[in-house]
Amino acid sequence: MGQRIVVGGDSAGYSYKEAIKKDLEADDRVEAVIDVGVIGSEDETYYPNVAIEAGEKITAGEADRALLICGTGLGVAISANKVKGVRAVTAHDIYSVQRSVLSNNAQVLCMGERVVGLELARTLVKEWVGLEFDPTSSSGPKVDAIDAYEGL
Ligand SMILES: O=C(CO)[C@H](O)COP(=O)(O)O
Repeated sequence: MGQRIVVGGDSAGYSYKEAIKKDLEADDRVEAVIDVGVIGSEDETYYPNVAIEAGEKITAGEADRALLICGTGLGVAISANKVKGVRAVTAHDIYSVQRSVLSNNAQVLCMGERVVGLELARTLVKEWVGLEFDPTSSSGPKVDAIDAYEGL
């Protein structure tokens, strides 16, 4: 079964969110793309509102992952991480993107439109979609320790 991926961000991330959303919609590995906004570059909804909504969709079981984009990728990560059970990272290089799933089982990837070039961001997301965490790997108990702290 394909992945259900939430996309979201603030006005500073709107143009990348739209471009990468199109990539995801055309990707056979993706079953559904759920856009939680913003709906335009003039939409000044704050990034925490969007990021928390995205995180809650994951913990509610309505989505598997989220891609969040703001100016830096930092505010959306901080906000999504406030949702219990969400592991959100900011990453703009291939090794970090790979390890965010393989080591950390992060469900949320955050990027900054003011930080990374569009083509690199698109390439990183393409790689990210194909990654899968192995809970039987040596990273499994480490991620379990995060869950334990949260009472999960
Ligand atoms: O990058 C952002 C938050 O981390 C956001 O896109 C812009 O936030 P601001 O610098 O507070 O306007």
